[in-house]
Amino acid sequence: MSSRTENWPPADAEPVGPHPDAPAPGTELSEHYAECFGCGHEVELGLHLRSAVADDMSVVSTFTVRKDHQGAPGLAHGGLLACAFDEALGSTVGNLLRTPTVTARLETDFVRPVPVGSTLHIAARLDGRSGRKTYVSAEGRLDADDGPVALRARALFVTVGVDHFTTHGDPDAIEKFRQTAEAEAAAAEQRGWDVNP
Ligand SMILES: CCCCCCCCCCCCCC(=O)SCCNC(=O)CCNC(=O)[C@H](O)C(C)(C)COP(=O)(O)OP(=O)(O)OC[C@H]1O[C@@H](n2cnc3c(N)ncnc32)[C@H](O)[C@@H]1OP(=O)(O)O
Repeated sequence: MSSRTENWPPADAEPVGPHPDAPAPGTELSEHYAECFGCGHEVELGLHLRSAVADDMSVVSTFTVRKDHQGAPGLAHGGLLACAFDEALGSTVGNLLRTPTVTARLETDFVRPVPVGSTLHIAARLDGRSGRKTYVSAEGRLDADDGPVALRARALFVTVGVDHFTTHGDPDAIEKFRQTAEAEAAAAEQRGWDVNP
């Protein structure tokens, strides 16, 4: 995975499709945690990514670059753009496979600058799976689903147990997460699908 010319996904990966209970095409995905820097509405300076499942079962996320996200004057910070892709890719794996996973490796190609005020349209898709390892990739386009490509990313997510979060995370934050997830699951049941893995 050290070079873009390498085979992707790796030879041992098998094709993977969405879980039978994955949200249907057209579904707008909820934030997975209110305090998440990538998607949480309580994080004022966060990215506030919004995601939806597309007809081809890719997940399309949008993120508008604000002044708080600058690196060079007037341009988005590269690390922050990588963060947006981490969120978009993680949301794709979690929602489509309905399993708790964490990023093990994230590779990002910066193709063109992303100005403040522009909206990135990130389309992510599952590429393959091998045991606990899921391979996923995404393309980010400027200001439209068919706009010029600004970034590409590929990532490996590893499925973990809930103990990953209870062992390493903050118990109070996990409890808040659990309550949010329960409320969302109840709401989702009424809508006919679920959100958090
Ligand atoms: C309460 C529930 C909450 C749910 C919340 C959902 C939120 C969603 C949030 C979305 C927000 C965005 C998401 C975020 O921001 S997630 C936050 C950022 N990520 C992390 O903090 C993860 C930190 N890393 C770890 O915890 C461990 O290293 C993990 C769990 C990843 C693996 O440690 P573990 O001991 O478990 O397993 P293993 O070491 O046997 O590895 C397993 C396999 O993987 C292969 N491998 C591993 N690393 C790499 C690598 N770098 N390149 C290539 N391969 C790698 C490895 O060779 C092996 O392969 P194989 O030998 O089997 O073939």
